[in-house]
Amino acid sequence: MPDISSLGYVRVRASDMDAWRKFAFSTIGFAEGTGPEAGALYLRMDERPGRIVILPGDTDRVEAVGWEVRDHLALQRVQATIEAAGIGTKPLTLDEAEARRVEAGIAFEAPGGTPVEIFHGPALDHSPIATPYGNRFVTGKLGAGHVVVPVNDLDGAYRFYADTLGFLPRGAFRLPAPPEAGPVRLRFLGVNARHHSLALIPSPELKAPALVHIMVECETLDEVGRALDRVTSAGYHLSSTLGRHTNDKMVSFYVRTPGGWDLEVGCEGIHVDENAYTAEEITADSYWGHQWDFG
Ligand SMILES: Cc1ccc(O)c(O)c1CC[C@@H]1C(=O)CC[C@]2(C)C(=O)CC[C@@H]12
Ligand SMILES: [Fe+2]
Repeated sequence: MPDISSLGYVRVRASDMDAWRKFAFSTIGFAEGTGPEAGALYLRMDERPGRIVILPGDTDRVEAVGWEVRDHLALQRVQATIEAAGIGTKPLTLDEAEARRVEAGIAFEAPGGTPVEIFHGPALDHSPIATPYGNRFVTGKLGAGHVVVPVNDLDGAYRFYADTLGFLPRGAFRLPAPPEAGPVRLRFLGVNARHHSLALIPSPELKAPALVHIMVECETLDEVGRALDRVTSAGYHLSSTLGRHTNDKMVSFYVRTPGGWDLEVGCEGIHVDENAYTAEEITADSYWGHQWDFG
């Protein structure tokens, strides 16, 4: 397995904090975590103070996708590898590390344009995880969930994550494209037993730093169904109806967040056994459902 062990956190800037508060806590059902940044919202899923952190700002954009490594030695190895690939990194200052509640980390811009951080030593919040609707999120060794980011140069971004950072290819999906464009692939990558922690979607128009979606996994289908009921009755835009994906076998729906990107809420994702896995190309995104409405 790669030095990167899981998706640790995602930090996003948001222009409408009130909308986010209502969406995150009253509709989806994250627990409210605590943290040192004034005006920020900490979306808590487990013993981490905030797996998703929403920071007040002028625009909606992703500020950092935070990947976790085991310890300081792993961080040093990863930093050296990134620098050797010709990409400059800078260490998080003590203040920055404290704000993230981690011991240490580095920040850099990944090929494709996503702001990335790599860190070790997250501090824990041991108070009960009181999610308002009883959601229990699947995290632990599998990490916070997955992120899908747009990249202008899919091959460059894919080579960086796979060859430099050691992400494991976990298959692809060919997007509809005119034949003269050649095959256009959405690529999935993993760092642990979660089928994918990252997906790269070629998109010339969606400019980084942007997010396509973040997926969070609940323990049961009933939690996903009840979240879907709340999303529907609160009138949020459903970017996709409920369906089951063909690669990670997850049952999920997608809802448009106040940030303009989607939150995928799922359950029943498979655990990949690396000893018996080869990267395959799926030819349909879902077995059933997932009617998309990009509106
Ligand atoms: C295919 C797939 C499997 C598992 C996932 O967690 C997952 O997000 C997806 C991608 C779903 C979907 C797609 O296949 C077509 C292109 C879509 C609509 C996007 O532009 C974002 C999500 C993508
Ligand atoms: Fe997804």
